[in-house]
Amino acid sequence: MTKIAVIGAGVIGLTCAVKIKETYKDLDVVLISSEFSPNTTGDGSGGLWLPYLCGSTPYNLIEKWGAETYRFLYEQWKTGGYGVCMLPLYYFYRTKEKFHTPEWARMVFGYHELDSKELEHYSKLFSGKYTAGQTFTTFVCSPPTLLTHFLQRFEQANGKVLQAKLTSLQDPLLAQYDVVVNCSGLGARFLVPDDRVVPLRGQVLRVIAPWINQVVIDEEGGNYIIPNAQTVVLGGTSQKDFNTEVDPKDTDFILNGCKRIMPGLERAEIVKRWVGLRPSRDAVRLEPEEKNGKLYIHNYGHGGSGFTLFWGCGEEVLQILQTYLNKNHKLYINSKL
Ligand SMILES: Cc1cc2nc3c(=O)[nH]c(=O)nc-3n(C[C@H](O)[C@H](O)[C@H](O)COP(=O)(O)OP(=O)(O)OC[C@H]3O[C@@H](n4cnc5c(N)ncnc54)[C@H](O)[C@@H]3O)c2cc1C
Ligand SMILES: O=C([O-])C1=[NH+]CCC1
Repeated sequence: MTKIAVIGAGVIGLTCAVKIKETYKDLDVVLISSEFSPNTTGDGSGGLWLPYLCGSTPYNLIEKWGAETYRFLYEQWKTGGYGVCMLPLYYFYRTKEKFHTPEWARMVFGYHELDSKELEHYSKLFSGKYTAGQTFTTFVCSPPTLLTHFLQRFEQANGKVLQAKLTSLQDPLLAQYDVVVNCSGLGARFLVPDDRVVPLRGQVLRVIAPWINQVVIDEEGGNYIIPNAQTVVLGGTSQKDFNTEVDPKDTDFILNGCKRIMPGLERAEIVKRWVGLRPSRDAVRLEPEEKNGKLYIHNYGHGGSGFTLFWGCGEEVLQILQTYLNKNHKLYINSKL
């Protein structure tokens, strides 16, 4: 009987666990993680579909994984699932040279590059000096809602859960598994180990501002405003740092920058200050590795784009597993008997 372990209960690992267990109902699948929602990186994130801080991950992969995730979010939006909202996004640049049309522009709804008249209008409206910009329709989910639902879906499919901190990929706890899906995020730095995984520290505030119904990103200013279902996420920072303490200087930077864009935020009540460490890598690592008679499927290093790539990456992990099981037919057939 093929036995599968998925490491990591963040959005990346939960997606793989759900997809594998729902596809291979008769296989033993266990989700092993040191932390679960609400204590994963995703829980405090903005939950926005936007490729962001994903290093030099090949554009064709961002487009492939991003498109599948965008379609998944669109389907959830149509059925009201996971608190997914559809909303316009405005992305502004102060330096024209820094702007380029992203490869994924052709797969999102309503992509449009702002002309000089529009830029003049929005520069006045958001008190910026924008020389380039783009707008398109995107999705935002409520991360804790999605993470909770995925865990429920996994357990309803008879997936098993184990809270434990693994010391390495050779940890005795993994000895009994034929396949190990490594979705350990920043933990991969120590688990694999892979020193190409580094923390990109992000601080955000959550405020009550129900009148805001569009995403605004000032690329070079470093500030962004991301409405979620109940609160609005104000950001943001990105420092190579393991420090997860809220820094008052960053709070001031975030507040002053976002109030410049939307002065109405002056009166918004701050309900949460949060710091998370993006699992950043020069490129997302999603690949198989056969070693010591096991199949490892590595799926980590999604930087600022875990909620933009998760469903597409999970699909690719499933395809790698399907190829392996077909190749090792007897291994899978036995599990069918
Ligand atoms: C401020 C901020 C805002 C963000 N906003 C967005 C956004 O709007 N859109 C977007 O797409 N992305 C956003 N991101 C990025 C997104 O949050 C991450 O890309 C995503 O959460 C990574 O998911 P993950 O499952 O790989 O990692 P994690 O959520 O960190 O999960 C890793 C899991 O592995 C487990 N683990 C690690 N090591 C071990 C071990 N040794 N043994 C057992 N378990 C282990 C951990 O307990 C954890 O459960 C944001 C990030 C930050 C910090
Ligand atoms: O990582 C992050 O801060 C973000 N990712 C997408 C929008 C903001």
